[in-house]
Amino acid sequence: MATEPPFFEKYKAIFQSSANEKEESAMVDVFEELELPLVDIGHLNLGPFERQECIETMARAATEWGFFQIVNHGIPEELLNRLEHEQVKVFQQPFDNKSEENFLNLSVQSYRWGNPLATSLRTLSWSEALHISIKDISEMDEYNNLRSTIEEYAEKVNVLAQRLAEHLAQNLGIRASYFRDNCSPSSSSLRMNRYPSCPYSSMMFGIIPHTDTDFLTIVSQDQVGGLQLKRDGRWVSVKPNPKALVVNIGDFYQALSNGKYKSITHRVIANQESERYSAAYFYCPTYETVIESCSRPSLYRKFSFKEYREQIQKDVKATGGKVGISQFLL
Ligand SMILES: O=C(O)CCC(=O)C(=O)O
Ligand SMILES: [Fe+2]
Repeated sequence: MATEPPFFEKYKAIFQSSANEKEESAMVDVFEELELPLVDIGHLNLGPFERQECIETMARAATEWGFFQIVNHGIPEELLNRLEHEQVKVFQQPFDNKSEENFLNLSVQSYRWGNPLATSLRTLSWSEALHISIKDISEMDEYNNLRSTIEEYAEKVNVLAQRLAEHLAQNLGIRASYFRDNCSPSSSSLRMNRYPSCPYSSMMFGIIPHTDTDFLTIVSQDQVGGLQLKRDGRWVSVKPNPKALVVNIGDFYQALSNGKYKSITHRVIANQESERYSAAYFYCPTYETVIESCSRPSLYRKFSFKEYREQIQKDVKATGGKVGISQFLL
């Protein structure tokens, strides 16, 4: 039984119409490979001087890059390997199983692939994903050891995300309990991504360019590479570091920090030879949480997570993509 999503069958019209369009083949343009700022967050546990320096390094990276990598993050390598191992196994299931409505007893549309609204190669993602709300994990079927591993990981990565969010808030005048008050482990989600190798890699994205909607995202990735971020108008590849997790600022932290921290557009490019796996943890507030800039004059108007989500859904329907935080500028 086929395990791969039927990209060609479903998007036949797009592939046919783009076959003659030279413009499309230049889609994945030139990029350079740069090392992201690398932060040893083990320093948070040293003396006050090292701790302060570490916090400032992260705040600078969040301001200048919107992205950084962390080492000595406290999540055991063994757990990250186990998570990837379970992830590989679940995606090896037949496509028909994965696309069943109640796959693993998760909510509808937890398994996603391609982009149902794609109208061109530019808007099509050559990937499949399991998008799991943390609140649904307890009801999830155990498949090999997937559920229990996700449970273990979600608990640890949530503590890490909260710590990072709090440290980044330190110089912004945001009260210390802000994230504890507005985020709960069940308001966040985990997205397990698989990027199959792609015969048309130069024409395809693994994930189309986007910003993340949350406060911050923590990404664990394998060694294949392909994640790129936009920096000063140019695409930069994130060189995988086996010891590091990637952290990026999402739209909510950009609004909360009144534009100081940047929610940066990123994408994944497809790879002709290798498949790639990543797991992204989206640190989110509860639906009712109202996000308001931390300083005056506010660049953004107040909005709730619920309102933001509804706006994304409208934008995706109307334009095929997310418009993002710029719509909330005053
Ligand atoms: O696969 C990656 O490295 C990044 C994934 C990502 O950007 C996302 O899931 O939002
Ligand atoms: Fe993302």
